[in-house]
Amino acid sequence: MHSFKELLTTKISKKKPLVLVGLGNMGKSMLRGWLKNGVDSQAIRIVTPHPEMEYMDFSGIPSSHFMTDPKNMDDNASAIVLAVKPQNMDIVAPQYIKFAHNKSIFLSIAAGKSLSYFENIYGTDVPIIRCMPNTPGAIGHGISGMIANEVANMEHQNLCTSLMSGLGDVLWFDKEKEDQMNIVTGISGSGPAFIYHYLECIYQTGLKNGLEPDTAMQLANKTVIGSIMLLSKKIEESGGVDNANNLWSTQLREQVTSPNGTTFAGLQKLMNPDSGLQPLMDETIRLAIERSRELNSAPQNKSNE
Ligand SMILES: NC(=O)C1=CN([C@@H]2O[C@H](COP(=O)(O)OP(=O)(O)OC[C@H]3O[C@@H](n4cnc5c(N)ncnc54)[C@H](O)[C@@H]3O)[C@@H](O)[C@H]2O)C=CC1
Ligand SMILES: O=C(O)[C@@H]1CCC=N1
Repeated sequence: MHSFKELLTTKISKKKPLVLVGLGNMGKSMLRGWLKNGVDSQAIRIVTPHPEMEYMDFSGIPSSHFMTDPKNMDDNASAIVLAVKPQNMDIVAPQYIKFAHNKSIFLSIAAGKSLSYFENIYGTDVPIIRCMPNTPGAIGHGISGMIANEVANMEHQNLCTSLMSGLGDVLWFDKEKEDQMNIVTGISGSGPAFIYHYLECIYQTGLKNGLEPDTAMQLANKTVIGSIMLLSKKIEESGGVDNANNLWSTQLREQVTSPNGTTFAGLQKLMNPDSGLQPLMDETIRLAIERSRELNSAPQNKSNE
């Protein structure tokens, strides 16, 4: 039985390379995670519209392994990782059909695009994994939701766990409950943006109340970062677990809240069940989930790329 990291060196080789399609924010994070976890830089192929600009950033990978399309690539890959925008998928995914004949694993990180979307392109007898990572994966603190189609066996799933573990934690979801991947997208995929917007808001409140921009920025940044680091330390001290019935975040909030003090005054608004943050987050995340569902069938290149 190989460890997850060992799989990256036993299953991926010059003869069975790993193909990355799309070298944007997420593609780059995954690539860095693979290299850090020991994937042979000679066993990676990258498809990107601008190879000449990008191979310089990854000096261990030969420039000839960067290409603009898969036409000249052998069809013997271990896995094809699709990291382009969902709106580009109708054009990009069919270009990789030749790898389906060799039963390479297809791993997609595109928001919304379902397992059956890819099965319609590659066939139902090809191992396909749908994954939703997030941007903290760039520093190994991400979390990825994953789901496999019927023919993706434990060996395929373990290799995909290894591929995504460079970005942080991996959570597998039941094949029967694929819609949960849309919920994952709304909560942890889009979630970092919602947290950063909270920071932007408290920064703006500081400005509106007359603080200098630099001061408002320091207060906002340090408050968010410090609070999360404190939470992280508490969870770490508890052996890496949080208690769903008595969350550390609840305990830490309560520690800040003196009886009838300033925090208590503010929380009257923030925790109002009808007009506070909970209904606002319910609605915010509902809209993200709905968009994820829509992206499954959205025509390519529509709208706001
Ligand atoms: N940004 C995020 O927070 C997350 C994004 N995702 C998903 O990851 C995927 C990529 O997102 P980002 O990295 O943020 O986008 P991005 O725009 O940074 O990267 C997409 C890359 O695809 C490249 N590309 C376009 N056409 C191509 C083609 N024919 N062949 C190869 N490459 C091509 C573009 O040059 C670009 O670098 C999307 O499907 C998105 O839904 C998933 C989780 C989180
Ligand atoms: O906004 C998006 O569509 C992507 C998916 C999750 C995070 N970013």
